[in-house]
Amino acid sequence: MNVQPIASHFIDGQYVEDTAGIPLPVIYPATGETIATLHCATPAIVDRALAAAARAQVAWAAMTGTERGRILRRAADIMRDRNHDLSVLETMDTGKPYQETSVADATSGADALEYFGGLAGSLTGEHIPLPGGDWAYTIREPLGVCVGIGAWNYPTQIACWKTAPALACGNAMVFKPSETTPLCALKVAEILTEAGAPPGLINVVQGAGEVGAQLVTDARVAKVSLTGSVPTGKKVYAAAAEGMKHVTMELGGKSPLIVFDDADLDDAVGGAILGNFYSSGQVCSNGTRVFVQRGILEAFLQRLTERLQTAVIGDPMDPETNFGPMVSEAQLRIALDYIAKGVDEGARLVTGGMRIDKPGAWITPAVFADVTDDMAIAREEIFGPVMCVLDFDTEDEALTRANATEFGLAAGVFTCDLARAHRVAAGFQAGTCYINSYNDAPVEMPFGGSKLSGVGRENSKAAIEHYSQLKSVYVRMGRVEAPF
Ligand SMILES: NC(=O)c1ccc[n+]([C@@H]2O[C@H](COP(=O)([O-])OP(=O)(O)OC[C@H]3O[C@@H](n4cnc5c(N)ncnc54)[C@H](O)[C@@H]3O)[C@@H](O)[C@H]2O)c1
Ligand SMILES: CCCCC=O
Repeated sequence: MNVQPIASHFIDGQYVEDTAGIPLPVIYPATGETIATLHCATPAIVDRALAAAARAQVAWAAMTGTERGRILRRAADIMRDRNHDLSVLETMDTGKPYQETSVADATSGADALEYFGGLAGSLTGEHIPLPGGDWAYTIREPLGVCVGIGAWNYPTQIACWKTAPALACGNAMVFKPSETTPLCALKVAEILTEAGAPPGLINVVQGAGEVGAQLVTDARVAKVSLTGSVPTGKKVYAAAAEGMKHVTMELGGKSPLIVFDDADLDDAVGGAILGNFYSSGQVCSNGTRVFVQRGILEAFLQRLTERLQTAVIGDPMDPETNFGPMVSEAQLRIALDYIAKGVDEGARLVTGGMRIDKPGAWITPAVFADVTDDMAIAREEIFGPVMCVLDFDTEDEALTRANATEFGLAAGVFTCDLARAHRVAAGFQAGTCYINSYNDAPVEMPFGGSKLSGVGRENSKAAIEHYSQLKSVYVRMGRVEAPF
């Protein structure tokens, strides 16, 4: 498959090139080969995209929600029809196995387009009765031009999770994908345009942090939604605050997964595998601190090790493969450094954690046991396939230690005691919690973090609040009584 796009950027309804921008090679993580070369946006390209968005937004906001929603739902249908090609592209961009991308990426993007397309026609303000026959009403208005900035782990999904609610509310979007995975968002823009989105409504510009920073500080931008790491989030939030812009921050985590001794062992092991090794461990909400109650610790480790031996590590395009390479050499290096640090700190490497000797960013899934709360591997986000298993005795102890982190993205609990499950979920300091499951992200459910892991929520009706604002109108029905 030729993945070289027609041009680097998508602006005003068409592909646009500016070879004056810094070259941006796209590396296939499974082989290390360069599969496409794009160019980062120059200031002129950024300006063109923002100008197109500002112009398109006015007419788009004047359409009815039902009309806007119809276009989003048409785009969802096109995405589903092209799922195979979009999944292959996602695999080329990220290295994630086709077995995953064919069910989790374009499909999740299509769900967002369909869901917010369905909501668009019902977005309204409210009527508020007041004393003396007076009343007020609110008008739900779009914010204007929104900027979306993506991480590299879910390039199609992230573009859709931000663009769908933004457009449903009557906003325009300028999206900057991660410089590591620049291909997929271009397809999202192309498909929305084919579905009827007017030129300028959705624009994609390429580049790294400098391009992102230029977008965030532009006076034409009303809202910034970032998916990325906490350090980047702090910079982007601060820059957006200068212009008092709305923000959504979907950031990193070091989420806990608590396994009690009454849990179904295979379900708990399955949850830990999903929460650590899906997408080769490169999922923001991963439950990388697995607290296992002491009574089942050895059984848990044994079953986990057995099941990891059945992982199919190989060509990501092979439908049998269920564990691919990491996204880049740089990300692999970070994971390997943490693994070395874990060994130095005294944790026990139970299995995996070895670089696979072939071209590309390959590593075997790693499990550490005897991990203590103070170790760097238990405190810092690794964003790779490295599971830390910690043991505990009591519920109170597990919850206290689970919450003893500056992050608060997700958390999970495995137990057959329903009362305990809900008690623990209520006690978690995290935005997205799981009971006897892990990492589900249906579009109907709010997704996002607390503490340093973020601000705002994606998906669900909650996202509407983050892409619209209310105007209040007070209506006096009688005479105005003034003091003089
Ligand atoms: N909470 C979520 O929903 C979620 C989802 C996926 C990934 N993540 C997080 O993303 C991180 C991994 O992704 P990454 O390595 O691409 O993150 P990153 O923070 O390095 O980059 C994220 C994006 O921000 C851009 N950027 C960098 N500096 C910027 C600046 N000063 N101004 C504007 N934009 C700037 C980058 O170019 C990139 O597009 C992990 O921490 C992971 O947990 C969070
Ligand atoms: C479970 C959805 C994850 C998105 C973040 O990486």
